[in-house]
Amino acid sequence: MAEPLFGRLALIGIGLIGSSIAHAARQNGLVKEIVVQTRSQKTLDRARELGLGNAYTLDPAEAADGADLVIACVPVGASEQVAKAIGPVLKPGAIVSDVGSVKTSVVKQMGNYLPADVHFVPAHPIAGTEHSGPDAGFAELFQSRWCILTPPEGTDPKAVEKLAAFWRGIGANVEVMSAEHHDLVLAITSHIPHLIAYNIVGTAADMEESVRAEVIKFSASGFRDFTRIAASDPTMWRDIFLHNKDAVLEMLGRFTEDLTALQRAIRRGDGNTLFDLFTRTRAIRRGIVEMGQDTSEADFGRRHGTGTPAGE
Ligand SMILES: NC(=O)C1=CN([C@@H]2O[C@H](COP(=O)(O)OP(=O)(O)OC[C@H]3O[C@@H](n4cnc5c(N)ncnc54)[C@H](O)[C@@H]3O)[C@@H](O)[C@H]2O)C=CC1
Ligand SMILES: O=C(O)C(=O)Cc1ccc(O)cc1
Repeated sequence: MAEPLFGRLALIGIGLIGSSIAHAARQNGLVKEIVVQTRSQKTLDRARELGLGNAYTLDPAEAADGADLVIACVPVGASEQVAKAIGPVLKPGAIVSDVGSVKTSVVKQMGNYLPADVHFVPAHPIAGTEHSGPDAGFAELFQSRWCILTPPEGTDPKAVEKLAAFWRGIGANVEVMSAEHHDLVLAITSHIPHLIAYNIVGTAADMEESVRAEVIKFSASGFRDFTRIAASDPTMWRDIFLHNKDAVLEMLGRFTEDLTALQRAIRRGDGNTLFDLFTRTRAIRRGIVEMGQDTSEADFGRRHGTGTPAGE
């Protein structure tokens, strides 16, 4: 196995993403030791039982003290609190990163509290599930998935490359872009789809009891897919929408206009409009599958120890 890239890795927050990083970093020999921090004693005890780290603490400053790489793996709304706590103890030259699904807000929240002699390289692995907590993590989560780095202007390229090497070491493909661009792209590819899922499941849940029972009984795969997404962590997703407000509202505006056009086409019996759109979107799906970006069946196998989602 190659020399570890980092001495001490501090994971602040040990849910799905933190625990997956712990498993993957250890399995690939990327760090010498891992310090795990979380807020509750119960989660910390569970992390210890799972053997996720070499040391465990409830204090973020104690975890970050002496670390070469610190990764905040907390809901995006907790980023400022984490930076405030760890800022004063960070080792000169340390790399500080995160995994938040929103980047502009995280850069603003953390930037002011980090000393000038550390390297701040925000990151977002585009990989996850609807599950949360330390038991949900697994080493292969990032395999062949994208990890987007959004270093603020002027960040030392060597630090960016070192973090990129870490993510490549746990199986991800790395891309660098600005935080603003990231937030716009993710608003339409991830945040709005989750909002649609939460909304459609909420609409079904608000129907009168007799209909609701039928919805559950006869739920076709489309609705079932939405219920999986709508089971995602409420704290995490509340924070995403509150912290990517502008980009989400911009994309939601476009989405609503397009939905209204479809509504009109249905009312007018305009089959051509519907057929043309469905033909274009089918081509997009085929393009994604050809690029090897659709891993839904492989994901199912990884989570359930089987090869196929048949029968789910
Ligand atoms: N779940 C997913 O599919 C993905 C999540 N992300 C991002 O990763 C981050 C973590 O998400 P998950 O691991 O899924 O969440 P999770 O809910 O599984 O874990 C979050 C962890 O943060 C801790 N925590 C919460 N507030 C804290 C605070 N103020 N100080 C210290 N610890 C705190 C929790 O106790 C828990 O250990 C979020 O920012 C999310 O946007 C990124 C990619 C995928
Ligand atoms: O479970 C799913 O389908 C996801 O979309 C996972 C996910 C959630 C949040 C992210 O920022 C990235 C990936």
